[in-house]
Amino acid sequence: MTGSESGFSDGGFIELDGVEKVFDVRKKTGFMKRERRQVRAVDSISFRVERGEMVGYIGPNGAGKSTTIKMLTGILTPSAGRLRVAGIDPSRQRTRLAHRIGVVFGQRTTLWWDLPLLASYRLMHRMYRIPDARYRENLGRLVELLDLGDLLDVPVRQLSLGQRMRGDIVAALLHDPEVLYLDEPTIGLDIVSKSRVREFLRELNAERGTTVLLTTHDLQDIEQLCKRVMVIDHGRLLYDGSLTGLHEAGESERTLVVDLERELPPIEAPAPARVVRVDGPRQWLAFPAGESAAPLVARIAADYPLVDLSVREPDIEAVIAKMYADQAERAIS
Ligand SMILES: Nc1ncnc2c1ncn2[C@@H]1O[C@H](COP(=O)(O)OP(=O)(O)OP(=O)(O)O)[C@@H](O)[C@H]1O
Repeated sequence: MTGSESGFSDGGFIELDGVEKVFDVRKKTGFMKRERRQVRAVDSISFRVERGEMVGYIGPNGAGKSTTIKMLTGILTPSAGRLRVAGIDPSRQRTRLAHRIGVVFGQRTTLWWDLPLLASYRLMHRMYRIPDARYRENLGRLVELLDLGDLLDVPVRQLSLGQRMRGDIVAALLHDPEVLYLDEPTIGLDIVSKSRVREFLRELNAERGTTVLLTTHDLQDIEQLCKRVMVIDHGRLLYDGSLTGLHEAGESERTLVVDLERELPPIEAPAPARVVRVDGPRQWLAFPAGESAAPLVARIAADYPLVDLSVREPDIEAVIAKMYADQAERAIS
């Protein structure tokens, strides 16, 4: 094994240099008439992810996230640029890479729909040629951690979305991959299932040092799991840094929803926090997303008759739209 194949190469565990993916799309525009068009799904992207990092990869619909992940797994070949995972060129050595990566697509299952969970895992055992002892050990540990013990004999189609997602995560990790790609792992899950999946991913990363690349529309996934976030839009990398930095760049705001005992005039909050809406005893206060809600909550609790409160996260689309608006403004001025 060479230095670069071990994944400890100088450039990082996952490396992309000027990677592009252009799709040729043919559209029928009339009788015997077809129009050819090119879609630049990924446009000259470069980044590095070190071994053991947990990185969020976010962006609006159609931004190019899935296309990037498909290139990282070797399903798609880049149109240009250089791409390596653990020193391996994914599209040239897809089978070899498959033993070192795990993939979970939130919207699709890799399990066999009509088979009980355990039968799917047995098939994976054979497909990946996992040594028997390692398979048994991993299966036992993962099933316990993800609390799937009572569901192993249930056909996949009878599982709830949250159960199926946990089942898919086990399947992706049976062969001890060093890197895990997760495409929307918490989509459609209830709060309990979401926190269970997040807790598991944190433990996996801390205990096994598994490198994780996560795409999501849920900023709380990023907040709770990733120190680093990359934003992609129209195939280009728009931002690479901390979540706090992203909130600052997008000047995004969170909303504190406050239920008071009775209808009162707008709360006098310390700037820059301010009331943006009042409806009976309920008031909405916007405050910078990069800041903690704790001082604001403490102040309100001390001065007002508080019944309940909750915090709403900004959505990714709004943060990115603001970044674009700022860039456009800078370009004009
Ligand atoms: N096989 C394909 N052929 C043609 N165009 C494609 C193909 N796959 C993706 N695209 C286009 O490439 C662009 C990026 O798509 P991609 O699926 O990577 O986005 P995404 O960020 O994953 O979006 P979403 O969050 O909706 O899954 C889109 O314009 C999409 O229509």
